[in-house]
Amino acid sequence: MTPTTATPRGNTSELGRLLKPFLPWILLSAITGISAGAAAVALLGTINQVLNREGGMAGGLLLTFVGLCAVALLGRMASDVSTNFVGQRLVAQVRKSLAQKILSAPIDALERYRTHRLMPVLSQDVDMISDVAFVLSSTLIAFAIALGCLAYLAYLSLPLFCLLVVALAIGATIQTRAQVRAEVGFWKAREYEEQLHKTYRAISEGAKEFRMHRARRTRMFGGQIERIVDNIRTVNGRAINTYVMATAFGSALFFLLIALILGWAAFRPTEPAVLSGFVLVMLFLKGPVDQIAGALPGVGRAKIAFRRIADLSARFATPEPHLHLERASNGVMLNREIAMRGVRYSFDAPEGGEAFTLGPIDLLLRPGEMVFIVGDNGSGKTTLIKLLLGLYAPHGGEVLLDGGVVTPEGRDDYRQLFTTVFSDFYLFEDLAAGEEGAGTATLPQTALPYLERLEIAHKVSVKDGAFTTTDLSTGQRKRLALVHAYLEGRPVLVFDEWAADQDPAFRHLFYTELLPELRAKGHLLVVISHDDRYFHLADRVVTMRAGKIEEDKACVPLESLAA
Ligand SMILES: Nc1ncnc2c1ncn2[C@@H]1O[C@H](COP(=O)(O)OP(=O)(O)OP(=O)(O)O)[C@@H](O)[C@H]1O
Repeated sequence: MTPTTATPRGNTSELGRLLKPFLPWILLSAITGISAGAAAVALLGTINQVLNREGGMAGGLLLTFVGLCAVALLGRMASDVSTNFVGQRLVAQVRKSLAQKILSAPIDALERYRTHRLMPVLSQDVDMISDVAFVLSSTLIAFAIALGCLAYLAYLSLPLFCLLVVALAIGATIQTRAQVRAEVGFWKAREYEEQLHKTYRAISEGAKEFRMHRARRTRMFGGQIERIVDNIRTVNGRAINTYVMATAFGSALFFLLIALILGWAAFRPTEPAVLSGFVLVMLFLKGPVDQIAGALPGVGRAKIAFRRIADLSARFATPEPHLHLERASNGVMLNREIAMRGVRYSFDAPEGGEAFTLGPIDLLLRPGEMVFIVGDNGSGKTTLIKLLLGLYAPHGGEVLLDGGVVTPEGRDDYRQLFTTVFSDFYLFEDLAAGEEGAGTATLPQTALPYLERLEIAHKVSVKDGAFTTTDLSTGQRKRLALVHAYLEGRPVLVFDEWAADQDPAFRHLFYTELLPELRAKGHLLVVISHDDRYFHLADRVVTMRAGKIEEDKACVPLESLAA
């Protein structure tokens, strides 16, 4: 399992940072919660007073009782509302902050983290915090009531209170040990849940393959899913049992203590008001104490969830500089050339394997050129493209735009020069014509000719700025991705094996008509291709081998050869 980078101190400072904007609300919640707790304890005192005097509750005592009831009720309401306010906003802030961090994290950091680890944090862990935030207020009030009860008991009788403190210290020690043990279990279970998520992804994304392969299906269910689920059940079950046993012991301790107090009264004369007050408060105290004990498993799991969230935040703590979510492009233009000079990049070595290193790469690309990047599988074509696009920051060398180095600060603006269709592309349903969604009203008319040209107008149209469907064949989905590229109209178009899923007729159209048309409009085209039948159509063919450019050859047009 990958080690995590979050430390307890890191967690605390992260929590502090998150809670800082809500301090006034937290304070309000604490003050009103404590007031509600104090009022509840005073109510108990009043009841005890009434029980031990003649004439029941009347006059001033009745007014006090009503007043205390009002404080307890209003205090509780105010505390609940403000805790809920903080809880919901905190969760919303965590959600937004994580989404923002993921959107602005360097691509290689995201690729290393892996989706199956990301999703449980974004959904399960954040939900866990949300659940605990909901019960936090009542737990805090229970805590305030418990403290108030203790203070009242100390006021009633110091020796009996000392007896109670000893019992509470034993109970608290047992509960703390249970908490530590249970948290180890929850942490383990959380790790298993990550594995479970990975298998869930496999059975949803590999649904077809699993149906075609019985043995693999059996192995996946019996060997992995069942084992992981059972592990989670066992580990979580054990952790919760630890709590249950500690809580049961705590309950027993309570009644033992009441028996001890009553026994004490048999040996040492004790005032009836003290005795009844102690028993009354002790019985009442059991409620808040049970409530606190009941909230502990949730708190334990929320702590683990928080550690996971803090870990994710720490991993993506260094966003790409100047990656502005809200800002439009700075209007960067490509006038003369894009160059790569001595560019190098290395991946981390896979377990038991060798790290792949690309470069040093020297490459010059100009507007109006059609350049094919070719080479064996794994030779580094996609990695080269990611460096060209500014998705990876070079580990050595530099990328230059019109002679100026593309700096980390300018990289996001530089990227806005490109439209890409990767082999593992993501197809957006909504369309953005030109820059930053300009003129969505005219999209249907603008998109229609392209949809017709790409022979998918009979399947898809544009409504309210979005494609009417993306439930299409793989080749058709790639054609839709090309419509995006046309509509964006950016100066550089990069295609990673775009034609691989197209039928021969359309593939021919792509290489012989669509690409030359785009080139004629002045676009720079960078095309990763394995279609050697069409290599001669490129202006240049750059051949990659083992992470280096083996050959960068200008092609002579067939017409000129014929001439
Ligand atoms: N995220 C990654 N982490 C570690 N290694 C990687 C990563 N991505 C790619 N590699 C390694 O880099 C090498 C080059 O991969 P790349 O995708 O650039 O090859 P390619 O030439 O585009 O291959 P293909 O023709 O199969 O698409 C491969 O050996 C691959 O294992």
